[in-house]
Amino acid sequence: MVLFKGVTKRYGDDANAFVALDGVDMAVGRGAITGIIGRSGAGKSTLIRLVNGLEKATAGEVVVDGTEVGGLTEAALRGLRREVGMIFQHFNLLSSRTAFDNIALPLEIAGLDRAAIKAKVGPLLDLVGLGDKAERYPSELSGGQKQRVGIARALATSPKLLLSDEATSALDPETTQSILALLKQINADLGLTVLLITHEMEVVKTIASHVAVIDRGRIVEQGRTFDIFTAPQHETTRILLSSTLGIGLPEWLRSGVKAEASAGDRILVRLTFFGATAFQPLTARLVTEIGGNVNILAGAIEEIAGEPFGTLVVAYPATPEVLARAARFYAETGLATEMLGYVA
Ligand SMILES: Nc1ncnc2c1ncn2[C@@H]1O[C@H](COP(=O)(O)OP(=O)(O)OP(=O)(O)O)[C@@H](O)[C@H]1O
Repeated sequence: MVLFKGVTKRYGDDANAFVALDGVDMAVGRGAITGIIGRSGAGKSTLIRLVNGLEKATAGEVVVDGTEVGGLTEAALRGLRREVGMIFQHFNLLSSRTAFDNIALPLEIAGLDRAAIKAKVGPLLDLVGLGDKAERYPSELSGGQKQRVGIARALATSPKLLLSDEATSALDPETTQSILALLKQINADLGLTVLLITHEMEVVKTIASHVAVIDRGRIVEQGRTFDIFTAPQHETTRILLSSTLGIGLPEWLRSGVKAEASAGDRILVRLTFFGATAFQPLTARLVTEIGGNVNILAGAIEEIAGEPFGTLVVAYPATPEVLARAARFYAETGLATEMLGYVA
């Protein structure tokens, strides 16, 4: 649906140019929900704004549904923007217009008459759960309701692609979940492709089937969300994910981890459960097969892009006998393990 081919974006003139994007190659699949994550200033907004022509690439191509955006005239860009809806962190509603009239705005600009607009806006209000709020002004709506108006407005011209720029970042966790559920429903029911940027890993974990990680203007990792979140390869991805998944160790534990064992120390191991191992009762077997001296020190079971994923951090005596029993158990069960160090 969207292709970035060798996209570079420089801001400023040649002498003091700032490279915001540096040779980005990326594909956004049709019908998928794709998340772009990265630190502040990594280039997320720049990347998304290239898709609807709010920014122009300095080099390379951005192709949306077969059309290269950089080569479009202003008139053609207006046409493209009917095909590409956008929602924003601060909703960007017009305060002087009711919910109905905010949603109607793109249709007025497209030249539809009042009857056609009414026929379109009513069902959109129902779709986003605001059938009874048509005549309310933005100041009379909650943050979540404002974003629902924003979503309905973005859908008014029946776009094929929805861009989301930190759409839930100003919302509380519960409202965030309801907006994400709505986006998921729209994606499934309307077959709408969604490209979202966020600094909230939870958002990607909850709704994005695919994810790209951007670091200083370069895509350092991209693929299925489950694969990237369960086995991050790049340091930036690990840092971004460390507070979201059971990947990071709790501070009380981290401060006591040693690289070398002293006499009597226990080995610290992280076990990861997913795929076939996610559904097997392996914890009880772990204790019986390794021996009674296994301590469970940290752990979490999560859902990533709809699939279960669990981590368990355990410690047991680092004696040759116990280590051999553990190695046999891991080989038999196919459990993914990572040696983290030693603890007293
Ligand atoms: N119009 C501009 N002129 C000059 N530099 C810019 C401009 N827009 C963005 N930049 C710079 O480009 C870099 C990438 O900015 P961008 O807004 O794309 O990052 P971001 O990942 O979306 O950040 P954040 O999460 O903080 O919004 C930043 O260092 C920013 O200062």
